[in-house]
Parts: sequence; C-alpha cells; structure tokens
Amino acid sequence: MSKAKISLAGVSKSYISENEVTQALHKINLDFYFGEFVAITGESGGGKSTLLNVIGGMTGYDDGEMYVDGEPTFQYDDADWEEYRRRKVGYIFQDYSLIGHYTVLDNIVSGLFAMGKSKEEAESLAMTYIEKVGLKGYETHPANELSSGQKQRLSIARALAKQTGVILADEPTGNLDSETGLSIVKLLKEISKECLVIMVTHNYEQVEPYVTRKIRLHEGVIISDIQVRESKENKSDEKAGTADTGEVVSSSVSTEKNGKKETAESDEAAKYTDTWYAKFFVMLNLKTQRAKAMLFTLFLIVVSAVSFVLIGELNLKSDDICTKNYDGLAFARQSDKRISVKKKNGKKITADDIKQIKKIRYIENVDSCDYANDINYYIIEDRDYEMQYGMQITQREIQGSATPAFLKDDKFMLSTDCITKDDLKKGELPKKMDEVVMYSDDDKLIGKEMDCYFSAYNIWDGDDYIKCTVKVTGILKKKTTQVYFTKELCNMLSMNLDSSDFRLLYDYDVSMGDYKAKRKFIPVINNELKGNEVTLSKNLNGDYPGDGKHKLRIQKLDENGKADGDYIEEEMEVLSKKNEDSRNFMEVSREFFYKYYSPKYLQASVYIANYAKTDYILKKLEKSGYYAVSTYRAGATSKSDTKEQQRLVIIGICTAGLVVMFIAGFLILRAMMTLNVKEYIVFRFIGMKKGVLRRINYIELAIYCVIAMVVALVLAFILRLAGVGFITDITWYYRFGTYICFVLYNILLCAVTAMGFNHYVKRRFHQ
Ligand SMILES: Nc1ncnc2c1ncn2[C@@H]1O[C@H](COP(=O)(O)OP(=O)(O)OP(=O)(O)O)[C@@H](O)[C@H]1O
Repeated sequence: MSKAKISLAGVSKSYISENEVTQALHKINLDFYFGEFVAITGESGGGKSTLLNVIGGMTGYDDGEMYVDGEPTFQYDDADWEEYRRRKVGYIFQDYSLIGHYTVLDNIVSGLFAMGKSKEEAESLAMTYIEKVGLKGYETHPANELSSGQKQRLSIARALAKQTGVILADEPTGNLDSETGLSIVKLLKEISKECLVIMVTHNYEQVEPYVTRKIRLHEGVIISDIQVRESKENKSDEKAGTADTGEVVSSSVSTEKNGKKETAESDEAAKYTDTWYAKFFVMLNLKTQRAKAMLFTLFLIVVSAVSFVLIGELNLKSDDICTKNYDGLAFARQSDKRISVKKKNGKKITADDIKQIKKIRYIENVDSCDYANDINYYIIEDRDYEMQYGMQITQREIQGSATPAFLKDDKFMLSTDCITKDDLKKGELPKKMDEVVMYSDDDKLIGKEMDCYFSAYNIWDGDDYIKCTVKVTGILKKKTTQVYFTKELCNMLSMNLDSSDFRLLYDYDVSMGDYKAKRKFIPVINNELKGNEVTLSKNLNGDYPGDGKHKLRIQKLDENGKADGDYIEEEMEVLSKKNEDSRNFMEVSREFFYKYYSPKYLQASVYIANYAKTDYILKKLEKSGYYAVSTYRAGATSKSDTKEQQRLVIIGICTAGLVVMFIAGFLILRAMMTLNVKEYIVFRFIGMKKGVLRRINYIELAIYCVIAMVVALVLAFILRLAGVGFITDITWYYRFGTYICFVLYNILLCAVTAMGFNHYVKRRFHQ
C-alpha cells in the first residue's frame, strides 16, 4: 500500500463551553489513501463533522498528530492552516455554502482566486468543472436561482476545480431528494477515481453501493472501519502526485512553456496581488448586490451629511463673534460683510485700486464712497408708501420728533461703483446727481421721480434727515431692495467726513440782541440755487437768522475734523426753506459747494462674500497696501453672556452628537455587515486569505464612504447655492483643516467598522 495521504494518529478534540467539556473525538487513528471513497457514519453527535473539520483544517485538534502527505501538522500556525485549506482540500457543504448572488462561474472562480490563480486560468478551469458536474449552460446563472441538486453540483465543482486531491463532503445529500442525492453520490464516486473523497453521511444505504470504505463513529471513538470494496488507490498513485502539487489535471490549461512564455507568465502572476483579488470581489459585490451597496451608501450619506453639519457648526462656533452685540456707533450699517479700507500711503482710492481690490478672492464689491454706506435711506418704492408711511412723515414734519421708523430700515446707500451696465435690465446708469437705479417689475418706473429720505445718525448730528427728489434711470436685473445712487450724491451727503485738506462746516453767528451763538450746518446742493444763495430751515428754534444777506464763516478743519481757528467769511443770501424739517442742512448752489469741496475718496467699503473670509481678506488687503478693518468687528465689541452661553451649549451638543453618531454608526454599520457574515465564512472555508477578505471590507466601505462624502458635499453646496441660511454659513466657514476633520471622521468610522467586522468574522470562523 502506498503512503497515506492523510493520517490521524491519536487525534483528540474536545469543545469547552461555559460549564461543559465535550469530548468530540477521542484518540482517533486513521489513514486515508488516494482513490478512496470513504463514508463516515454514526449517530448524531458521534463526532463525524468534527472529524471532517479536523481533516479539513477548519478545526484544530488538541492532542495527537495529523500527517498530510507524511508531514506532521503540529507546528502549523493560522497562516499554514489557511494555506492548507487553500491547497490541500476541497470542501463540500450540506448547505452548499455558495455565494448566492454570484453566478455559477464566479462561485468557482472565487475558489480558484483564493488559490491565487490568474483570471484566465481560473475561468478556464471553472468551465472545465462546470461541464464535468453537468452545469454547462448555467455559467451565468446566479447561484441562488439554481435547484438544490444544481447547487450541490456547483459546490462540488468549486471543490473539484481546486484540484487538491482531497474532497471532503459533509452530508452533501442531506438537503436533496433521494434521486438528486443519488446522482450526487455517483458524481462523487466518479471523482474518487482521481482523488480521495471523504464523506459524512446519515444515509449509508444510499452510498453503500459506491463507497470503498465505511468508518463508524460513536461518541468520538471509531467503532468500526471496514474496507467495503477495493479502492483505486494502487492504480492512481502516480496521478496523486500531480494532483498534490496543485498541477492542473485538465488539458484545457496547457503547460507548454518556453523562455518567453515564462516571463510573460511571471509578469502576469505579479499582477495578481491580494489587492487585485480584493478589488475583483469588491466590483463583483457592487455589481451583484446593488441593494446592499445602496443601503450602505444611503446610511453613510446620512452620517456624512450630519457630520458635515456638526463639524461645520463646531468650526463656526469656534469664532466667538456670534457672542457680541453690535452697537453701530462707528459704523451704522450692520453688515458683517463690509470691510473699510484706506491706502497706507494716504492717497485716494482710484478706479485702478478698485479693480485691483476686486481681484482678491471672495471680494464681491467695492464702493469708493465708504461714508455714504452708513447713510440710511428710504425711497418710495411702491404705491402703498403714502398710506404706510405718510403719517409718520407728516408727524415728523409737524412735531420735529425723532427720525421716522422707515429710515431705520436696513437700507443704506451704495454708489453705482457697485454695479455695471450689465446689471441693468433696462435703462441707463445714473449720470446726474439726483438719478438712481433700482429693481422693479414695472419697467415704466424709468423716468419716474420719487421722494427719497436720508438720515445718518453717526455722521450728521442728531436724528435729522433730509429729503431729496430722485429720478429712476434704470431697472436692475437682480431682484433687490437696494437702490444705487450716484457717487456725487453719496459724496455730497458724506462730504463733511470725506475731505481731508479742506473739510467744511458752515458756521455763522446768530444774533439775538446781545447774545451770539454759533450753529453748524451740513451743506447740500440745491440745483435751483445760484451763486451765494442758501436755504435754511425755519424750524431752528429761534436760530433762524431771517431772510436776506448774512455773513457766514467757512471753517478749515484739520485731518481730525477739528477747526484750526482759520476761517473764510462769505456773504450769503439766506432764503427760507420750504422743507422745514432738515434743520442741520444748508442748501447751497452747486457752484458754491464745489468751491470748497472736492471728493477725496480716501476710504472705500469692500463687500466680501461671507464674514468667514474676513481674516483671509484683511490679510490680503494689508499685503496689497491697504489698512483694512472689518466694520462688523469694529462695531461688535461688547460681549453678551447669554450669547456666550448659547454658543457653549451648541458646541456641547455638536461634540456629543459627533461622539454618539460615531458609536451608533459603528454599531449599525457592523450589524448591517454581519448580515453578510456567512459569505465571509464561506470565503474563509474555501481558503481565501484573511488579507484579501480584510481588503474587501476596507475597499467596499471606502467606496461607500467616498461616495457618501462626495454626495454630502455636493448637497451642501447645492443648499448653499439655494441660499439655505445655516448651511451657507457652515460651508463658508469650512477650511482645509475642517475638510480634513470631516474626511477623517468618516474614514475613521468606516475603518473602525471594517476592523470590528473583520474581528467578528475571525471570531465566528473559529467558533
Ligand atoms: N462548536 C462546538 N462547541 C461545543 N460543542 C460542540 C461544537 N461542535 C460540536 N460539538 C459537540 O461535539 C460533539 C460532536 O459533534 P459533531 O457535530 O461532530 O457530531 P456529528 O456526528 O457530526 O453530529 P450530526 O450528525 O448531528 O451532525 C457533539 O456532542 C456536539 O454537541
């Protein structure tokens, strides 16, 4: 008799559960030879499956020794057993253990890939064995669409294709009707001509006519080992050698070699790394398990989207500007997007400067009339105006009370610097001082004259306001409540601030008997006045000097707005003013106005896309030669404890949210993955390397994770484009570091889940 293929010498195996030790095998001595068809029988619990699992390298043994081709296995570690399962045995399971969503071909190819075969070789071998087990024509059928008999044939083909020389079958006919079962037994008989077949069965009568040997187990002990008929071992010894080394039996895989071919083959072999196999299975899984892929991706999209918001909110709240109150003393316009700039060399801001500044990223607009940007305006925009606000104006005119509420609307002057002709739907950009452009549905607004009210409590003294009549020359394309005024009007109204070398204030002595007082006025142009004609409000609480000629002083102011003592005296013709409410204003002729004043454009307002970019833009402006200040920061100086508390609460909620979502995400994802654990166990049984399986998990999760992150980011930017408030702010605050945190959070979640699942598979496999 030839050398035994597999030998067990005194092998024992016991299972230790909570409070029990079960001796499944007790001092088993057995030799198995090539060409044998062995039936292992015995009553339930006798140790049949344990014996098969020990022989198959799926369960370790506690005592004794198992020899494979004469070599002992006592020194085998996990990797050796893995290699053993891969190269030495083919396993047939009672429940077929197929990958249901793979095709017939892919199920066999999977087993061959586990052995490191190339794609071409694996497919060619698979086709050979598909034909051998009678499944020709079913190559592309998914395994779960096959009948029970066909499934078992496929399971046999998968084991056979590995050409290991040893086929282990655990009740392969257990789930089949007797006719189908018989055909499988016959097939195994056929197979045993070329290898050793060991089969566990409960139905010995069925296999009796075919097997060569019968081993009966009882309570882990061999109670009989009978040679039923002569095996083919002697005839087939030579063949065994070839099968052992894993050489291909089938003629379909030619072994013709020459130098050139060898190089090509070794190149080809280098391609088939663990990563290559893992990618193959990942692609196959994605193709055949779309619902699973969708489910994982959807779940991860939710996680990504929520983590994007929570990380973004944390990032946003790391800036404590949200805890400040805005006082508006320095800059009336409460806009967190405004930056006030001045040239470091003190020169005026030219059109070239504006062009240059606009080139800086995130800067949307530049208005060279900075001071006018703090002037509040109200313009009649619809026909309801008189009804809505007429009363308040009338009251103000009569009582001289505080600025009417409508002027406190969040509407501040912007000059036509901020728009171009392209922004107009119809009409022209304003040319004359009292012309404006605005948005309206009604194109007929062009040419219409409207009353416009201005007030500027931090530029002009007190709560005074002035009324002008403006004419609409163009209609804007973009729907906005903003009206754009000429630079001349903007400058005229803010001139008492924006002129460094000759700031003007009008100063005249009021004579009331012996009492002399001084009163200052802000000059505004009235086109109807000529030469030295001026109008003053009569409503001056007794300060009105009376109609007629009066001497007025024009003071020179230094850079800080202080009168240096020098003054020019002019004789003015004072006319009483019909509009009596503007007490601090003196209407002068255009000619007189420009005699003393020329616009300087020393300070400009820069409007940025979002407050989040303030630091970046301040730095850029500083580098480009400008002093720059965020008007919002300058105005928001006092801290609110309530707002600070709210900020801390949000920071706490976001942090807790991220931690909870990580743990919940891990548990849910792992639970979802365990639904597929059986497939992983099958892969391990057929000898797939742990490394390949690990990679499959990592790559699959990485793909879902990347898709989810991309979708979450795209969603966020769509919402930002749609102007969804809180998302807009969050996205603006996202910086490189924040994106890294977002990516790391999601990748870490998937990596930890994959690791957890791999660990779970390992535990399940060793159970
Ligand atoms: N994983 C395990 N943990 C604990 N005990 C086990 C385990 N597997 C098997 N056993 C025990 O070992 C003994 C042998 O079991 P085994 O499955 O090998 O018997 P069997 O002859 O194949 O039974 P059956 O015909 O019912 O499949 C039984 O008592 C069984 O309960």
